Amino acid sequence: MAVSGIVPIIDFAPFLTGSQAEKEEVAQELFKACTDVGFLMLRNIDSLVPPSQIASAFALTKQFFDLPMQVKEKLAWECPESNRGYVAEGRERVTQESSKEAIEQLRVQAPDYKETLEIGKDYKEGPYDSPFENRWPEADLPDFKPFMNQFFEDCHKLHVEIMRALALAMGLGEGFFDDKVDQKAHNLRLLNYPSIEKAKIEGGGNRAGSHSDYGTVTLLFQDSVGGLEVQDKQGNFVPARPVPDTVVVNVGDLLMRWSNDVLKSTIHRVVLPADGDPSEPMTARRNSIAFFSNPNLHEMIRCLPGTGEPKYPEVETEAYLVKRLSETCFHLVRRGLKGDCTAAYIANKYSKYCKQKCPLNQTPQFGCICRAGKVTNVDKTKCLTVCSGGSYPVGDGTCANASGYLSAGQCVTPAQCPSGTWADKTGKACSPCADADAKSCSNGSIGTALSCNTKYLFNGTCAASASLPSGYYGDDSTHTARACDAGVATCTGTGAGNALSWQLCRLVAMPSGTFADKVAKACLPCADPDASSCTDGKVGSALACNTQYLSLGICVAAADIPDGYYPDDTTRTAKPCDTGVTKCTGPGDGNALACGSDAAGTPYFLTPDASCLTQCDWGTGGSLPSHTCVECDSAAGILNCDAQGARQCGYNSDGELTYLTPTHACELSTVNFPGYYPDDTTATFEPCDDGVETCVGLWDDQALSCGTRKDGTDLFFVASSDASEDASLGYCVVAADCPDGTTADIGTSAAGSKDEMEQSATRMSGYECGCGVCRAPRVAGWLASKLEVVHVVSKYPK
Ligand SMILES: O=C(O)CCC(=O)C(=O)O
Ligand SMILES: [Fe+2]
Repeated sequence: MAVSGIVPIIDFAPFLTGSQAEKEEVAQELFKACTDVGFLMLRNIDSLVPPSQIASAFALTKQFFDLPMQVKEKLAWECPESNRGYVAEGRERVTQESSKEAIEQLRVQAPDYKETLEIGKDYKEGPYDSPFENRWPEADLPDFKPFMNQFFEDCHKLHVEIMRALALAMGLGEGFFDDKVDQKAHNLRLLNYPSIEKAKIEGGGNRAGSHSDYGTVTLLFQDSVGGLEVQDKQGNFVPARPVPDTVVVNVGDLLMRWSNDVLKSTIHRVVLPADGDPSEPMTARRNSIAFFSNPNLHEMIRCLPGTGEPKYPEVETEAYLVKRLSETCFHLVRRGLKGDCTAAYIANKYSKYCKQKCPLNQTPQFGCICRAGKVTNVDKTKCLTVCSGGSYPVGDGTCANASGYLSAGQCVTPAQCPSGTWADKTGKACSPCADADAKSCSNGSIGTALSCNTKYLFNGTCAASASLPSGYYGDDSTHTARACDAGVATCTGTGAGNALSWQLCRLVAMPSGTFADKVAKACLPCADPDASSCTDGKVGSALACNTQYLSLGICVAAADIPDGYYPDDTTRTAKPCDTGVTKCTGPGDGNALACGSDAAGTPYFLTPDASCLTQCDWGTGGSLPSHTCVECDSAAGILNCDAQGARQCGYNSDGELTYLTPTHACELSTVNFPGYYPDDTTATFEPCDDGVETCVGLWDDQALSCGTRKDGTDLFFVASSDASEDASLGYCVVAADCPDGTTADIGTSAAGSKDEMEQSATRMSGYECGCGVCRAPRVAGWLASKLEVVHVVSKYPK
């Protein structure tokens, strides 16, 4: 096998296009070179990276580095985090020193040996991609960017095939690395080693110091000048002279670690070529192009299967690369994925970089944060003492641009100020309207509402519909107060059917205790101080009372309510007592204080349980004029009584039966009531038959004397024919029925008047009566002989 120094040269074509056996053979060669030397040169890669492309890449590389320094410096590399842009290595070293003298000394000792342009993946596919942009000389070399991006892609493809060959050789399966290297976290480096005086670098100066590469594999395209040296196992640097149409491939540290040291990452350097013209005072210019391939940044690098006992703990690609970068570039360190910084560096809240110490105005607290009293600038990259550049503090320690108005920590246009706020130009904020219901307002004062949410806009305030002045109504579609039609006090809208009341008062609402005076067009006070409303200003016109009771248009205290009325607390009115009740504390039974008569004159009587009844309870009787139920005089034999007196008689306190008299008393049977007889069954003096003047009962032969019937017919006494009967007893007949042998003797039938006597005489003249004597009644004598006359003493209650 051909070699360049110790570097084997391998034909890659059989791997790309050959049989499986050929593939495996090439893979083994590749694997062996990587395990032995860590370096190899690949030939026949044309299908992936055509020679014409390589030539163009070199031509553009030269063109780039030939650009004026001002142009290149504008594309300057800024930090390892981005790792993109133009690097003038010597310059960078100088800038790392702090003192002026040290910078000057280094400039003399270590002039620029090389310059590079670092290029990363130029587009973003996912969150894993670097946020940094490539720095392209677009204005000066328009073709440069598209070409290099294509070259980047070509190199990526070649690197994938190399990884496949290694995977195949290691028994991992050809596609093992495919999804572990597909995010193209690679770095394409164009190198220029300018032509310089040899004398300047005599004494050990290198174009690139000895080092190993960090990633998986490096693809190195070198021109014909040479200078690359690879360290052998004894530690000697062996030139790897350029071989036309080949690409140098060397294993990086990460692949060595991944392979558990099976594959070797070999130290190399670039020196002045050994075989140049020694008489030439200047070194030749050299260009090379390195493609540093890396695993995906979040790929965990743990020793590959079949590589023995792990020598290293697993590590994430990004963390590993960051660490390697931080070892060489001390001043800025990319923060790890979790926002951590490597030891001795501090995360900075306001920048993507880790710092050795917190900058001015910042203080370390789980990273650098703004000191108390400082503010963060608009871009959130710096801590400032005051907001600058027309920005203003927004309250949370940050500054916001003054072009907008602050609303909930955001800058908005005045139109975007939220409901209930207004764009305050002075405070540069959407400030709350004074009116809580205002949707918008012109400033923060009361009375500046421009629109309302739920209430109605009236003169710059949002008023509830009940608070709108007389003559206005709340329009729900616009939430504004609108005028009712002329003369309408309250309305639900304009037009017919929407008026609720007519305007009488000019006041907002009719105040309590006033009446609408149509003449004065004013609400004037009621005369009655307790009236809540009244019909006019005169006494007696109250319609309702506040604390007292309305009685006939006057508000009176409960004690002053007239008889026959009671105070009703619900309506604050004096209400009439029930029928027959002249004084009461309320309606219904139990509330009567005094009784009277109803409209028809029927008396009512106050019962002991405060009711007014027309009929008192048994044993009591209504008494006038007191209209009370009083106990009947049971001692006098009165069992029940009423206003007129006794109604039912019984035994008196002497044990004698008494009889109800026509005069409503209870009397003994001996008391004489002409026309009545004492009836034992009813304990009542019952009336004799019609026309019977006196009697002892209603049966035949119980008459004592006769008189005139109600219809005017005279009756004549006929003595009883029954010998066993008392001779004074008999019966009464009309004249025509006088028994034979008797005549109707009118003179005995009635005392009569002169006229009556004449009439009787006239009547008699027509009779030829054969009766005996129709005798004159003998009542007085009969009673006197039979009964003991007693004085009748009224015992009715007064
Ligand atoms: O320029 C070269 O030939 C080698 C450069 C190199 O090894 C590197 O940049 O890592
Ligand atoms: Fe290198």
